Amino acid sequence: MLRLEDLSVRFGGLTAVNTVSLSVGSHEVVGLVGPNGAGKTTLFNAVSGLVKPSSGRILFDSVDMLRTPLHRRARMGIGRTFQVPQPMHELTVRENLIVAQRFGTGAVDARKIDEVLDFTNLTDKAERHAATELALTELKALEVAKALATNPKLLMLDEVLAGLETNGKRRFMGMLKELHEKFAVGILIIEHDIETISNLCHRVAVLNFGELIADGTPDEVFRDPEVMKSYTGASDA
Ligand SMILES: Nc1ncnc2c1ncn2[C@@H]1O[C@H](COP(=O)(O)OP(=O)(O)OP(=O)(O)O)[C@@H](O)[C@H]1O
Repeated sequence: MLRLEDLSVRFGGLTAVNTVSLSVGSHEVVGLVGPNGAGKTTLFNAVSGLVKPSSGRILFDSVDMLRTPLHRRARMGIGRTFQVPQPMHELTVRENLIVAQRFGTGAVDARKIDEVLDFTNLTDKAERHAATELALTELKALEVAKALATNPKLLMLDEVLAGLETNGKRRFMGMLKELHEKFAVGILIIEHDIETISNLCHRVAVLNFGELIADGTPDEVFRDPEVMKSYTGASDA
């Protein structure tokens, strides 16, 4: 479904993503890990269209994404969340989903929105003001709900579990596993916690200073001494 070929992103003299080749299949959950500043969010931004790669290719369902504008990428099925939840100000939870869905699909499907609210346990909060009346877990659930409302084929999740306490993290992880089955989406998830990745992901890709240094099953990858060395600087590994 998603294929990156020799993808590089440079900011002036800094190569944030360096000739990365990586794929995510439609039925896969793939973890993207690596220390702070390794290039994970930049890679997400390149796929969703927020930054322009300096070289390489991004193919989604065999279509060249570099010739596809941002809103078309969403309509083709690329959904994402942001590291810092970004609810739209002044809008309720339901209105946030309506705006996200209209952007991502070009239409509003009220039944789908109800289904997503229910799935993410936000039905009771649907008419609440999203920016001021939600707890952190609910804000994170809203990020996932906004992406889900756009009928994604691929969901890119940027540290959605960060900051949650152990039980909240477990519940959220359960929701992600269920989501993968129920909505038949592939998932690419940025996460620092090795236990979480091992529990959730079929495969894990490791970035270090913009380079892909490992790609395999969690068992294989987390046994690799080079990977564990790169992790020493990671925030909550
Ligand atoms: N818009 C930008 N302009 C200049 N440099 C940038 C920009 N965005 C990211 N960078 C730099 O690119 C590198 C990769 O950053 P990125 O945010 O992708 O890393 P990350 O792996 O997501 O880190 P974290 O785990 O802290 O979120 C960093 O050195 C960062 O400072």
